[in-house]
Amino acid sequence: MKKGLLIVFEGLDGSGKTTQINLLEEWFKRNKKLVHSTRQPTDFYRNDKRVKDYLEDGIVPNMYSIALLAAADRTYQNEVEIKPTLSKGINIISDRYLYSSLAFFKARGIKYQEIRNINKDIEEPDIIIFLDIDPDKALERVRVRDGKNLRFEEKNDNTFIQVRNNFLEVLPKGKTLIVDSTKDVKLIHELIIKYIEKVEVR
Ligand SMILES: Nc1ncnc2c1ncn2[C@@H]1O[C@H](COP(=O)(O)OP(=O)(O)OP(=O)(O)O)[C@@H](O)[C@H]1O
Ligand SMILES: Cc1cn([C@H]2C[C@H](O)[C@@H](COP(=O)(O)O)O2)c(=O)[nH]c1=O
Repeated sequence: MKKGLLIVFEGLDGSGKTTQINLLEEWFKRNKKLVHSTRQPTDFYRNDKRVKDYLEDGIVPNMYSIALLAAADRTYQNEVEIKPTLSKGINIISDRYLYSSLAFFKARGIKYQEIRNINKDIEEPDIIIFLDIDPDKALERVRVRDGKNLRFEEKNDNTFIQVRNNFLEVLPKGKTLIVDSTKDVKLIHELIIKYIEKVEVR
């Protein structure tokens, strides 16, 4: 049986991933193609007190241990959800993947190769969509959406500048579509569909 495609959305907080994933999921369903949406990190990582202490308040005794938790979360999710789903011929859309870890943890002081090493057992994505946005604009959207309820790093403009630069450095050029995410929502969706259709018929 033909494996499903692993399509990964990456971008800064507020770049429009959820908006585009919802449209893409509807497109798959309208076209009678099997699709499963998921996200990283999973709730295992998000609800861990050590992770919350950092994401919410910036408290972190050892950053490498947080990177390990993110890698454990991704590796486990790969074994129980991602790999078996792809093997059944079901396409997966993932809200964030390895590249978020690479971009965020590099900005938090962990070496690129270390993050790669601890994530070595995961499935390679077929398609990566990077929703590119100026960090100031992304933060503006997050502020409008979440009000005062911001994460620690969302309060620090410099982090997002570094994270965006890291994304542009680590994303594999051959399989990444970089889209200007300040464009109209529908237009971005059309660009994504065109790209996916090109890969599918290859
Ligand atoms: N192309 C666009 N133009 C203008 N506003 C947009 C666009 N896409 C999304 N938005 C708006 O920006 C905000 C953030 O979008 P969304 O929640 O989809 O981003 P996200 O990348 O999933 O964010 P996060 O990573 O923080 O969950 C929302 O209020 C959404 O309506
Ligand atoms: C995959 C991944 C993500 N993060 C960061 C990136 C974001 O700030 C949050 C996730 O929030 P969202 O709801 O998806 O916007 O976590 C991270 O620190 N490590 C990772 O591996």
